[in-house]
Amino acid sequence: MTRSSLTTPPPGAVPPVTQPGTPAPGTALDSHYSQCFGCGAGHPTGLHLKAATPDGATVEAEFTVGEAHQGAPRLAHGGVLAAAMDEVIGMSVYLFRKPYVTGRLETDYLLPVPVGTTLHLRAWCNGIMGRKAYLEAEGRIGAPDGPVAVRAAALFVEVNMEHFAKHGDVATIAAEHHDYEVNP
Ligand SMILES: CCCCCCCC/C=C\CCCCCCCC(=O)SCCNC(=O)CCNC(=O)[C@H](O)C(C)(C)COP(=O)(O)OP(=O)(O)OC[C@H]1O[C@@H](n2cnc3c(N)ncnc32)[C@H](O)[C@@H]1OP(=O)(O)O
Repeated sequence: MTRSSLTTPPPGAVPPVTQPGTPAPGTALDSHYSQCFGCGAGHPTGLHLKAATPDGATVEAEFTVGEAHQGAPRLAHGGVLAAAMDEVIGMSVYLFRKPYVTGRLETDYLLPVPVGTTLHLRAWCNGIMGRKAYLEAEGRIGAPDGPVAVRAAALFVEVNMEHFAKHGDVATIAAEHHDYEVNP
């Protein structure tokens, strides 16, 4: 992965700490919001990522490129692939049971991805420094050990729930999210 210093853990970064409530190894991960473009079952043209954590620390997910995801004819749009990486990385950092948002996302595109391809995604954390989490992901064509089509590195920043309440729709968060206290 070609990545900048901004997404590379600095000296002193520490491994993530497993929190109470972290899903057990082998657990399928629910969508965090039904209308999420990445994982929401209710989104008409979204990515509909299906995800699980094999070990409580990383996330594996599948995304099948559909008609709605094209850039060039019959090929996935690069921005859509970046969204898939953002989503699987977001799911992986949420394993630590704190709210984070994407601060920076870097993407390498190694192979074209035709419509109908199932991308096997994997995301993991390389280190935490204060509010900053340094994460990485890859997308492989056709199988978990298939050729790598996309790689990503990201900096996610820890926020508090006021971030979502102030800038988003707090009623919907409260209705769909029972594992966070919206107004602590
Ligand atoms: C719905 C409710 C859910 C609740 C629970 C969550 C469940 C989730 C479950 C499953 C998730 C599934 C996946 C979700 C989808 C994927 C995630 C997304 O797409 S998120 C949307 C896109 N991202 C944004 O909209 C952020 C917009 N930006 C901001 O809000 C701010 O800029 C923010 C929070 C990132 C930082 O602002 P500041 O004021 O809080 O903090 P400052 O001081 O600016 O930054 C803190 C540190 O981070 C560095 N930093 C910030 N942005 C950086 C950047 N772009 N590049 C490099 N460093 C950056 C700064 O230099 C600073 O570092 P120094 O402490 O000084 O060392």
